[in-house]
Formats: sequence, C-alpha cells, structure tokens
Amino acid sequence: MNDMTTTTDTTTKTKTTVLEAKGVTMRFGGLTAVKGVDLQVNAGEIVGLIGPNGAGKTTFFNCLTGLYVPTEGSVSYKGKVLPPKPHRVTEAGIARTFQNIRLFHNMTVMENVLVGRHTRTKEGLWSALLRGPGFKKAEAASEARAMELLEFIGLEHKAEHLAKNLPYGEQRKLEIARALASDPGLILLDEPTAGMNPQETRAAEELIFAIRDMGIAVLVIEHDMRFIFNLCDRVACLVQGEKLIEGTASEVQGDERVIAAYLGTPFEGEPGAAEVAEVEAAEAHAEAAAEAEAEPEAAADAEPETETEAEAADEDEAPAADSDDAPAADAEAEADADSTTSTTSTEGEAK
Ligand SMILES: Nc1ncnc2c1ncn2[C@@H]1O[C@H](COP(=O)(O)OP(=O)(O)OP(=O)(O)O)[C@@H](O)[C@H]1O
Repeated sequence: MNDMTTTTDTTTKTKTTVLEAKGVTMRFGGLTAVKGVDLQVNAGEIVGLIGPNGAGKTTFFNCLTGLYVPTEGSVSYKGKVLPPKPHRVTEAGIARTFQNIRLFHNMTVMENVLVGRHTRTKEGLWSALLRGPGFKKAEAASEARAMELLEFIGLEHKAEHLAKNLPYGEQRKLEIARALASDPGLILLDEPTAGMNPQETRAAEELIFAIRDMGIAVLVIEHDMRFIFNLCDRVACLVQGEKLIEGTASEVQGDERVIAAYLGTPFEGEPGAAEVAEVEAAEAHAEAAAEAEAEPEAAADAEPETETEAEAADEDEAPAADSDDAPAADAEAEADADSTTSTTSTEGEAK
C-alpha cells in the first residue's frame, strides 16, 4: 500500500482497470439475484453501487469476493481472472467489509487488525510456534503497520480495548482498518455508514476519500444517496439484479428511472418488466380459461338458487308450514336458556 499521506489531489488518476466484472449472473434455484452485470472500477476511482432493497447488490459483492461462485460471468482483478475463493481474492488484492459488522468481538482492537494482516505475513507455522527471530521481526513489523492503520482511522488510543466495547461507528471503522491491513488495491465497502449519525457519516466520507488518496480504488454500496452522490466518481444502479444505469453522480441522480425504481413506480423498459408482463398475461389467460370452463356450471347453479328464493318466498307467505329447522332452533334456544341459567346460578353460588 502507498504511504499514509492523504491529499485531495486526484490529478494522477489513470484509467488502469482494477476490477472488471463481465456478465456476472447469480441464480439461487429459480431466483436470478444478479443478471449479466458488467462493471469496471479503475485505479483512483470511487464507484458507488446503489439500488432498492433486494436489488442484488450484496450478492454481486459476494460474487466479486469469491463467497459465491457466479452462475455465469467472470471477475478479473488487474487483468487476471480471480479464483472464486475468498482467501485467494484477498491475496490478489481485494478486501471488503460486511453489511453486518463481522469483528472478533472478544479480541482487542489491535488483534482484529492483526488478523487482517495475516495474508501478508510470510512466516510459517514452525517459525510462529518456535517464535524464532524471523517470526519476532515479522510480528513487530505487523504490529507497527497495524498501529499505523489505527492512527489512520483515529483509534490508536483504543488499541487494547475489546472490539465489543467500541461504539457502533468505531466498530465500522475498525472493520475498514482490518480490511486495509491486507494491503488491498481495491476495497469493497458494504453499507459503511449504516447506523451512523450524520457526524459519523461525514467522518466516514472523509475516511473513504483518504483511502482513495492512498491509491486504493473503492467500490461502495450505500442507501444514503447524499453520501453516495457526494463521494463517488461513478455510480451504477441495480434494479432486480440488472444494471439499470451507470454514470456520473449527476447523470444517475437525475435519471427518472432511478427515481421510479426507488419509489416503486413501474417504468418503460424496467428490468424484469418483460418477465412480469409474461407472467401476468399467462395468469390472465389461465383465469379466463377457468372462468369459461366454470360458466355452464355457474348457469346451472344459478337456477336452483332462483328456485330456492322462490321457495323461501312461498314459505314466508305460509308461516304455518312446518320446517325441519324449527325443532333445532327451539333446542338451541333452550340450550341458551339453560346455559344462562347455569351461569347465573354459578355466579349466585360464588357470591
Ligand atoms: N443465499 C441466498 N439464497 C437465496 N436467495 C438469496 C440469497 N442471497 C440473496 N438472495 C436473494 O437475492 C436477492 C438479492 O438480495 P441481495 O441481498 O443481494 O440484495 P441487496 O440489493 O443487497 O439488498 P439490501 O439493500 O436489502 O441489502 C433477494 O431477493 C434475496 O432474497
């Protein structure tokens, strides 16, 4: 990783592609969570990934980081296709944080960062067990690097605290420091400001700019639109697993399809709209066929109903006529009377 100096100078930006996802598709049984998504992240860029709940953003992240093996498509990092294995992806240079914080809660802040460092330490098992000079030197270097990262996120004074005792916003920052410990060239952040207050969100924004200025490309999922449009050079919007649009912040935030997707309003050419229309047409057809089949029966049912009504009318006109229901009604009335009596008597006894 580059030195820790942070600047706001982005003139050194190049168009070197760091991440290239091509036609990534992920199916879970009959559900296509991600459908043919292409995405590039270039060196020096902060790219945002937005979309309504369930749009497939986290599933896409999981495909990029080897947690899921995409059903179709490929993911390359700096021109090399990545093997779908999380530790190999980390070794290659991609680090990530999770939507639900995943820290080692009973370990210290420093230990959590050291865990993130292990892919970059070369000392083997025997060296570690025997704690030879090589191991001690490597351990000291790792600790120095971890402390540097803690200073970077402003948590050096809490190095010996247990992770579980940190406030929520600091836990999120610690997760970022742990990801940075693997010296990535690209970091994927899954909702880094979730649960943060506005001040913490602002600080997170500064932290991400600083990470970019260290030479690490960033791909970030967020629901906070103000945060994303302020932060990102480019934004891609997923809807129902498909990439709806990709462009600069102003292009994306002004796009009425994006607004409609967030408000749940259907729009022309909406991803999945053709499939929905097909299913709706098939359902309407099936309903119409069922109705047509049921029609003669319905007509037949209608006649006796008319007769019954006529009979009932006759009965109304002949109140003296015996009815089978009458004794049952009498019995019910008697039973009601009995139960009322018994309740009353019980209440009386109780009193
Ligand atoms: N392991 C899984 N098995 C089956 N379905 C899954 C699995 N993971 C995700 N899904 C489904 O895939 C779809 C996309 O989910 P995903 O979590 O990727 O969306 P998201 O855009 O990250 O949503 P959110 O913004 O709410 O986090 C959803 O319908 C979800 O239920």
